[in-house]
Amino acid sequence: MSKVIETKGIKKVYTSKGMETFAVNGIDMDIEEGEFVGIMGPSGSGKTTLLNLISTIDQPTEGVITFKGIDLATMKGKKLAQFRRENIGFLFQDFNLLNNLSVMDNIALPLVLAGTRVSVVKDKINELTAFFGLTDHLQKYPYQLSGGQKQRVAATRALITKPSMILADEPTGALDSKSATELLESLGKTNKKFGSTIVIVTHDGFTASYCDRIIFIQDGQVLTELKKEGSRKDFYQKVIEQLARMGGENHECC
Ligand SMILES: Nc1ncnc2c1ncn2[C@@H]1O[C@H](COP(=O)(O)OP(=O)(O)OP(=O)(O)O)[C@@H](O)[C@H]1O
Repeated sequence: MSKVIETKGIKKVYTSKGMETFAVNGIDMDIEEGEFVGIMGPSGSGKTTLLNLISTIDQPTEGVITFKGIDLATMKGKKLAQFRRENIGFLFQDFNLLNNLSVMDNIALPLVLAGTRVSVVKDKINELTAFFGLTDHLQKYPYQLSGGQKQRVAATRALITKPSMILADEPTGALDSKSATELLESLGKTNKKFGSTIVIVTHDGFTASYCDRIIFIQDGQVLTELKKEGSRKDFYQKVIEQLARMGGENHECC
């Protein structure tokens, strides 16, 4: 496997009213191609900041982040925006769908922005929407969908350009357990079938149990990590035990 992301000594310091907050405080971390990785840790431990640094939304105060060997700090402006469009798919807790566009148009948007031919757009949409169980909803608008369906539309949109990496911040945070399960199973299948690299920030042990590896962070630093070896249920138990050691949150089991 090759590395998609490598961080070396990254720090992110926020300064406000003379006070410094080390949101990320020296993280060395690798993410391999095709991995399904979770980032967990207590509230305020730096999870979202770390995800924003990896996604190039934010820049580290110190340290280096490479994407497939390229130092992200060397990319600026239009080049950075293009890099992000081509390589990263985003998934957010609140879906971020455009309410005045149909499901079809929401999903097509990244391809349209990239100037893809209409016939190619249609083929890609048909393939992925079938995969995410959305074929019957293409003409609907976001307000006509359940939360789970909205998040599957958002996931389809994130994957439509076949990005190198999907980054998701609390993607199941607004979903009931059935919808969360459907989304996680679809993401898991996507990870296996297309080899998509997926990185999820989550508080939730159930969501984390779908990952292959969890990186636990505390006070802006990597505390430990866990790799899935047995079943998902065994992994869930291990994740919950680790969260308990860290004084973290829980979720009713699988
Ligand atoms: N723009 C900012 N300015 C100042 N401080 C910030 C900023 N963004 C985050 N922080 C601080 O950095 C620390 C890490 O925040 P971050 O949002 O990354 O944590 P988190 O682990 O994602 O938390 P949560 O689980 O509650 O979302 C916190 O102490 C937070 O208050």
